[in-house]
Amino acid sequence: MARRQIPVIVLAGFLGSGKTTLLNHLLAHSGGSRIGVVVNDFGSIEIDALSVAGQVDSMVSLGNGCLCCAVDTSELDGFLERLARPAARIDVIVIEASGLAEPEELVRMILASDNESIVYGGLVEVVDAAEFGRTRERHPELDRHLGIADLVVLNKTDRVTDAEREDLEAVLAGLAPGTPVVASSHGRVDPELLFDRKPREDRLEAIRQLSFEDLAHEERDHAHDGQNGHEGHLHAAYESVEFVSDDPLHPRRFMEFLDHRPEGLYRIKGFVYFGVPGHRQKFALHAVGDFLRMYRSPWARSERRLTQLVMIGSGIDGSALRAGLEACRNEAPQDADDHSMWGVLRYTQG
Ligand SMILES: Nc1nc2c(ncn2[C@@H]2O[C@H](COP(=O)(O)OP(=O)(O)OP(=O)(O)O)[C@@H](O)[C@H]2O)c(=O)[nH]1
Repeated sequence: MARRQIPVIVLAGFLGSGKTTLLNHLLAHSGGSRIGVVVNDFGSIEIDALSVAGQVDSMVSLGNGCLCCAVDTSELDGFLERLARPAARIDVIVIEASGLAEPEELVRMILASDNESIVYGGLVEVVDAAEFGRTRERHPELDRHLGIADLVVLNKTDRVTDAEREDLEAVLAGLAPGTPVVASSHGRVDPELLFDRKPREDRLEAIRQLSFEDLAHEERDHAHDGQNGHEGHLHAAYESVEFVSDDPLHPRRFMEFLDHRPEGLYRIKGFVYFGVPGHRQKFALHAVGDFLRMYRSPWARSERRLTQLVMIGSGIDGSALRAGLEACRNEAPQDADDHSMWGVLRYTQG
């Protein structure tokens, strides 16, 4: 009897649109389906991988790699093979692309895979309702991503009015004609929408036809201009800066740093340790554009108390950012009083 093929779904969307949140929702509401996950962080600190670990049946993390720019498909194939082995008993595989990946390339790689245990299961494009206009202005290529999506999740609808949401839905209907658009907040979509959906054959065919010819073209182009092949990709214009500290951060100095973050610094994620008495928990931090939130949770018993941040932006000065954070180190957190945490707590949930 032929083995059932495992659908592989690509979860894409610009930086901070809510992919990890949606993935965690799927993992928590999978209704018994076993989900294998491939996470592709932009930056070598695996914040996304850490955020989904613990909930997932089987996961591979690509860490600091640009999945969409892999020269051949063998690397991804290796990961898919691991997840698709019968012993893992996985029902569906979700690839969470980094917020700067080119989804078309990923789809192409899955379609080109020799692995007979898997089948391409569609592209889900997550859109940040609150940032959509700004993101699209800076990155017109998002229109193209929407055009090849099988399902569009209009996320963060809690951050827009009903009228704004309706306008966005009309814009999306124009950019992705015939593609279902599901409005959500905090990625709460019905998992059935993803797992049982069949990708649209016509679009699939178009991507499939592109593949070999296009790849050959790309190779020629790269050879011609001597570049590494990332130009034209969304992430070519972005860089990521990482910061790790075993010393606690001074809450007031850190909030000042955040208040003065440069405009090009579009995304910050990670977690912070302040070590101030009464506030020694882990503060997960997310900033997208002007928006900033922290979420407080206990550390796992064996978890090292530290701060790990990834900052992603264009035209940012990495060494200035790092210096700014270095200046936030606080060797005497036990001396900091409750007041010093006020600025942090204003942005904290939980
Ligand atoms: N208000 C609001 N916040 C949301 C919603 N969905 C996600 N967020 C928050 O938005 C931030 C970014 O969410 P993530 O799920 O990490 O986004 P992502 O697309 O995985 O981000 P990258 O990996 O950087 O591309 C987090 O603080 C989330 O809690 C939503 O529907 N409404």
